[in-house]
Amino acid sequence: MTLFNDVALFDEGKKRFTDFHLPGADLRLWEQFFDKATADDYYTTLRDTTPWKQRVRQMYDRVVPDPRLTAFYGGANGYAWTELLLAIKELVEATAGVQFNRVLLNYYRDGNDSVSWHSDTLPADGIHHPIASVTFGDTRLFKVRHKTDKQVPQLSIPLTHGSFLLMGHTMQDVYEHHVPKTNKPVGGRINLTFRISEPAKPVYFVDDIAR
Ligand SMILES: O=C(O)CCC(=O)C(=O)O
Ligand SMILES: [Fe+2]
Repeated sequence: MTLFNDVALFDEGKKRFTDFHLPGADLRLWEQFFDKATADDYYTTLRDTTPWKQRVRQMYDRVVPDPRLTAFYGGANGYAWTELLLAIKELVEATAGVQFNRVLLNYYRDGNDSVSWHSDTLPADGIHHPIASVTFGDTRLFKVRHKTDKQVPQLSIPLTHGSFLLMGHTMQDVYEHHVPKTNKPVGGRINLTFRISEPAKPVYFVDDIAR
């Protein structure tokens, strides 16, 4: 398969580690956390077997579809965990040193799909926890900006096929992130964010009406 050759830009098979040393938050990246053959396989399986939906949000008097497809697993109202998602979860947990109980999947079908500036919602237990972000597919930029201190430079992190980005527990309080649209001819990209919440409580999405 000739998919996602960005990983060939650096040594095939070597995990590359970056600590971004952000003021006030922990942000660490492992590239090639999954080797290319495994990442190719996981991308195809997730793309073809996930019950993707395009959810919609109420914005004032308009109903706006999300510019990407999503699926949510675990907890009180997510889909039941699959073997593959549990296997990925175990691997990121071993590195993160914490246990996750939900995962949100995003499928960016092409460069027109995106997610706008936001920080991830406060979990139902009211406490922020680390979030593990895993990417399969074409590289897209993950932008990060400080919420209040404009002196902190904005980051633009290319999240490559098979990469694992770990956001520490203060990240959502202090920073926002976004995946912009691109005019470059990119293919699909799947991102998984493993999260922690109080399992008995459902997570309410503003877009739940699409489910
Ligand atoms: O696709 C990504 O890398 C980020 C997704 C994201 O920010 C989210 O689902 O909250
Ligand atoms: Fe997010």
